[in-house]
Amino acid sequence: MSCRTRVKICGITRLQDAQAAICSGADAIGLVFYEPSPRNVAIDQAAQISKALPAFVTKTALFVDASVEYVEQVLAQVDIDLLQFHGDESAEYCRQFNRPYIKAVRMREDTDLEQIADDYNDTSGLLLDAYIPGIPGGTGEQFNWQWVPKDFKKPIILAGGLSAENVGEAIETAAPYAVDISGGVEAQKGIKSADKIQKFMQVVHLANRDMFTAKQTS
Ligand SMILES: O=C(O)c1ccccc1N[C@@H]1O[C@H](COP(=O)(O)O)[C@@H](O)[C@H]1O
Repeated sequence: MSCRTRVKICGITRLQDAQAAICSGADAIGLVFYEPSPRNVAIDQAAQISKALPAFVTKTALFVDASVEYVEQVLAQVDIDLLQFHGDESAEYCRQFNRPYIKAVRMREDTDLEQIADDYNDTSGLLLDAYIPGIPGGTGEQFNWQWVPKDFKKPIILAGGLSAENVGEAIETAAPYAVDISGGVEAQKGIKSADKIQKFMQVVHLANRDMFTAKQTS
């Protein structure tokens, strides 16, 4: 069954950026709890943003090889629906929080997604991002979308260097369950552009409409 492509806008640091994402139709927002990132958000700021958001928006917390204590501290203080692990976290680590989680995979040509899906068999999805040595994610780089398997056993969230200019082609090529974007909708690092978000969402909506039209006429 093919679904409408969901959208997560990641790297939210301000309430108005979350609201711009939601008003444009985003399904999820991402809060980055990773200090080296320019999108890192303080726990109290994240708590305020999260508390102010309406129903039916998935509030995602992103971590990179964080200590268990830090993840627990965030979960105790911020209203979070989904965890996103973007480092070398093991399946045992990811599942210990008893929350739905997605696992990021930095894609190379020989990445064995079947094995990864089996290892993280309780994940709510695999987020595929570009592999750039030494950088865990949010690089603005894309990988070869031809490497994304079709009708995979786990929902695929496509990420890495997406923008309004390329997301239509990304959806057509990879048919992911969802797309995840950060840098491509920023005015500057850590600050989103409402205009870029709206343009990005418009292209996703058009791609979905074209996909459904094509299915109806085939
Ligand atoms: O956004 C970050 O700074 C970040 C830092 C460390 C790990 C992941 C990060 N972001 C995630 O990276 C991908 C792709 O981002 P972009 O669109 O290429 O800028 C996305 O999933 C973000 O959630």
